[in-house]
Amino acid sequence: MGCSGCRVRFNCGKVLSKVSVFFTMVLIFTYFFYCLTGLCDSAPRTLYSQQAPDYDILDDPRRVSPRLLPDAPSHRNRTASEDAAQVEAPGQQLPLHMPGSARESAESNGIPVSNSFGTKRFPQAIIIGVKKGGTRALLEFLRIHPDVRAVGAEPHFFDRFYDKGLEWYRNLMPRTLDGQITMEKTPSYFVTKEAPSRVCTMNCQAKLIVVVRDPVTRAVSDYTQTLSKNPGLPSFQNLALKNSSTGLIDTTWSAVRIGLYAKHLENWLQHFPLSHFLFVSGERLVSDPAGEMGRVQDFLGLKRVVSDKHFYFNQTKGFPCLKKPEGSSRPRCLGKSKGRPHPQIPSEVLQRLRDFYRPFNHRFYQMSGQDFGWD
Ligand SMILES: Nc1ncnc2c1ncn2[C@@H]1O[C@H](COP(=O)(O)OS(=O)(=O)O)[C@@H](OP(=O)(O)O)[C@H]1O
Repeated sequence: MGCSGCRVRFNCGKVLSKVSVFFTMVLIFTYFFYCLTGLCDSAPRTLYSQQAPDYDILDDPRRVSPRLLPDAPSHRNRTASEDAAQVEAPGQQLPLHMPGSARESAESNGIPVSNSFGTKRFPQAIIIGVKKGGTRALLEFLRIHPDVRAVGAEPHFFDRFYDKGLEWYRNLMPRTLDGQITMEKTPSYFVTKEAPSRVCTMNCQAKLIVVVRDPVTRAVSDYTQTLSKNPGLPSFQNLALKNSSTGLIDTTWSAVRIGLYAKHLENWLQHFPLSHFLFVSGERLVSDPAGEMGRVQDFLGLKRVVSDKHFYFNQTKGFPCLKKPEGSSRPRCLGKSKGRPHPQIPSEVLQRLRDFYRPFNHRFYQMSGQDFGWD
C-alpha cells in the first residue's frame, strides 16, 4: 500500500518534469521562431516607433551621442534613458519596399516590422549645411519620399568622428534597396576645412545640398540657440562687434563666421565641381516648401512625390508643417527648438552686419549662380 503510494508520487514527479521540459522546449522554439522572423530585433524598436520623433533631440549633439545613432554598431550597456533618447527616423521602422497599405496595416495592428532587407550604403547625397539654415526641415520633408532613407540624428562623421573610420560611418546608415538614396545631414560639414576632402575620399560623386539663409538672421538664430542653453551669455552686439565704438565685426565669433558662405564654398570647390551642389533657399523652404522640394527632388533624380499636398501652414507655429510625416498618420510640426522667437537686436547692429555681409553675399551669388535676395 505504502509502496504503491510511493510509485504514484514517483510517476507524478516524472510526468511533472516531462511537462516542464516540454514547456521549456516550446518556449525555446517559440523564441527561435520569433528571432528567425526578425521580430527579436525590432521588439524594443516598436517603443520608439510609437513615440513622436523628437527633432530637437536629433539635432542636439549633446543629447545624441554617436552610440545612440540609429543602427550604431555598438548598443551595449545602454541605459533606459539613453534608449528613450534614441529616436529613430520614422521611415526606418518599416521596409520601404513594402506596399504602403501592407505597411500601414502592419503598423496599425501594432505588429513590429523589422527592416532587415537592403544594404547599408554610404550616402549618395548629404545635406552639408548650413547650421540654422533649415536643414532639419529639409531632411524631414525629404523623408516623406519613398526613395529616400536617412539617418535621423546628425552623424558628425566628417568633422568629429572621422577617426572612427568609414565602416563605422556606413554602419550608421539605414538599409536601402536598389534605387533608394541614402542621406544624412550634418550642417557643420560646410564650415569644416577637412570635410570636402574626406567626403571625396568616401564618394567623389556625392551630391551636396546646402540650405542657405540670410546670414544676419542665421547669426541671430545661432545666437538664440546658444542663449537658450546658456542664459548668462553676453548680448548679441557684444559678441558680434569687436568694440561698439569702431563697429568692427568680430569674424572670430562662429555665429558670424558661418555666414561667410562664399569663403566656405571656395573650400568645397577645391574638391567638388559646382554641378554637385544644390543651394536651397532657407527662406523659400518656409514660404514655398513644395516649390523648393521640387528643385531638391529634381537634383536628386527623384520622382516629384513630395508636393503641395504634404504641407499645411500652422498658424500657431508660424511655419509649414507636415500633414503626414513618414511612419505617422498625424500632422506634425518640427520641435520647439525650430522656429524659436529671436531676441530683439538693436537695428544699427543688424545694419552693421548687413553691410559687412553684402560683398560676401554678392560673391556667393556669383559663385552659386543664384541671387538669394538678402540685400
Ligand atoms: N517648417 C519649419 N518648421 C520649423 N522651422 C523651420 C521650418 N523650415 C525652416 N525652419 C527654420 O529652420 C531653422 C533651424 O535650422 P536647422 O534645422 O538647420 O537648425 S540646426 O542647425 O539643425 O540646429 C529654424 O530657425 P529659427 O527660426 O531661428 O529657430 C527655422 O527658422
